[in-house]
Amino acid sequence: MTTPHNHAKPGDYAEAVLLPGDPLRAKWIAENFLTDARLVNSVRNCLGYTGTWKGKPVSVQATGMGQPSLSIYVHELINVYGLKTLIRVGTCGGLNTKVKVRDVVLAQAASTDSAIVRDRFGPYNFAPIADFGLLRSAADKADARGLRFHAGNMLSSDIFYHADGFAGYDKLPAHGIIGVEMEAAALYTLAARFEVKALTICTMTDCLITKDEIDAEARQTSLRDMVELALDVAVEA
Ligand SMILES: O=P(O)(O)O[C@H]1O[C@H](CO)[C@@H](O)[C@H]1O
Ligand SMILES: O=c1cc[nH]c(=O)[nH]1
Repeated sequence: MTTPHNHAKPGDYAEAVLLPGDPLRAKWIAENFLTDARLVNSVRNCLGYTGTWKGKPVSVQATGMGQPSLSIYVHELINVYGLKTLIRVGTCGGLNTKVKVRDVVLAQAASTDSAIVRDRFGPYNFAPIADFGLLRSAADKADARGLRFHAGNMLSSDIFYHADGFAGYDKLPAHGIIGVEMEAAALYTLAARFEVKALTICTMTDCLITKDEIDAEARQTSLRDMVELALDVAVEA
């Protein structure tokens, strides 16, 4: 049993998986956090690994950038490989000055400009939300670790570069949106559809308001807190 995007065999994945966009982040997580990590997927270099964290099995699978790419990997992880807990570990831009670079953002909900979500629901505006148990666990653990974190409404945008600006963007922070990334809404919508648990945890790397940003070197170390938090949540789910 393989798919066009994944050559892992049945049982190669643990029930819980971390989902970074970046394949090299998947490799970094496997090599620096997991014990006995083995490569289970390398199709298109979208790397996937399984190992253990604190003695419990866990996987990490890259999703690529954007909701179409994530949707392929997540659909297959759920429906072909039987995964039950999916935690995205991403980077996000900041849309609220209270959220500082390096802060952890828990996407309690994910608003979106994407037709991927909108077109499923006809006249309805579906609200993609995180699994409450995962969200509560992440918030409790972030607190216990003394992390600076925020839980709130994320924007999952299909567009990274708004070359000509776009109307309405200013309304998003005014309605409590705290960050922007590109995948959480599709992840939450698929999790709802297939009755599995999902959460998105991001590290804020560049503030769109103040223009503060993490330099390339600090980026990796700043992601460490988020990864350890996500692994703790994943193996207890
Ligand atoms: O760092 P990752 O997980 O890739 O997440 C963010 O970074 C990419 C854009 O640079 C998008 O995938 C966005 O969601
Ligand atoms: O999607 C993203 C990710 C990081 N920073 C952004 O500004 N956007």
